[in-house]
Amino acid sequence: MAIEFTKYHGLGNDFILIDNRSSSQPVITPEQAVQLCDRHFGIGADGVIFALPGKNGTDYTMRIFNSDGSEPEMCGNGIRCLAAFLAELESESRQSNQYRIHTLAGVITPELMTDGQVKVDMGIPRLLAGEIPTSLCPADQKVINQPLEVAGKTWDVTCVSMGNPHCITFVEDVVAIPLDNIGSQFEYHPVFPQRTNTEFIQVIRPDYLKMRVWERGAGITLACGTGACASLVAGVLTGRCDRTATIELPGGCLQITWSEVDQRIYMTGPAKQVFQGKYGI
Ligand SMILES: N[C@H](CCC[C@H](N)C(=O)O)C(=O)O
Repeated sequence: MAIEFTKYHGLGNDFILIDNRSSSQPVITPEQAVQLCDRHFGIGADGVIFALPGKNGTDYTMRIFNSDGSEPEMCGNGIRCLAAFLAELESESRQSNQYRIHTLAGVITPELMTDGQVKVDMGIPRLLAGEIPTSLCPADQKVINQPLEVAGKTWDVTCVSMGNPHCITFVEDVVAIPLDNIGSQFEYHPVFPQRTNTEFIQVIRPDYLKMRVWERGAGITLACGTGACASLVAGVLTGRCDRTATIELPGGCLQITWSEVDQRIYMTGPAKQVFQGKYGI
């Protein structure tokens, strides 16, 4: 069977997009997604994203498999790529620049801007330990500047969920962090029953953060949209940054705002189509 796909990336966080509008189930399995994501034996990507029919009045549904085959609740860079992909699929028949997308994190609304960027209403961040989820604090408490022992060091961590779990720690110099050998120790730490994404943040200015990330189910990536959103929230909760900031990732910059009006997070960034192809499975 040959799978038609389109390759996109959001600041180097790259995805295989599949037009799955003709069925309510993904056309490939998580195990096949691992094959497609392999950068030597497959197409190569951080994940596979499916454009499925909408549910409960949404335009479409997004499902995503990480490159390890696990299924996360949401993907920020990925939903920007999905919006661009849908616009391409709909081409002339497109009615609107905005899509209401059903995800496991709730309804997420990306909007195609006239400058080619995509602005996404990422919803309201979840802050309670039970919502992350983590056992670092009692379930009804926020997780702010809590000590966490990883790789023989005690880190001050703040946890935020954007539908998927994030553990954020602020450091003097993100470049110096040995992500390769500590990332998975955070990811698989027993206090995170669903594992976690981990973001290391260096505050350059209150409106400018520098970030590196170890993603759950994907490892080091060049950017993480939900991680950038979660990191801005952690910066506000710990008094380190403004409610609007530029987040500089290895792959480029995202603009993030945590609105005081509606408490929702808005993320703006690019989505780039790289190539189309067919893959035999
Ligand atoms: N690996 C993440 C999903 C992708 C998130 C990231 N690529 C983004 O842009 O938000 C997780 O398992 O929660």
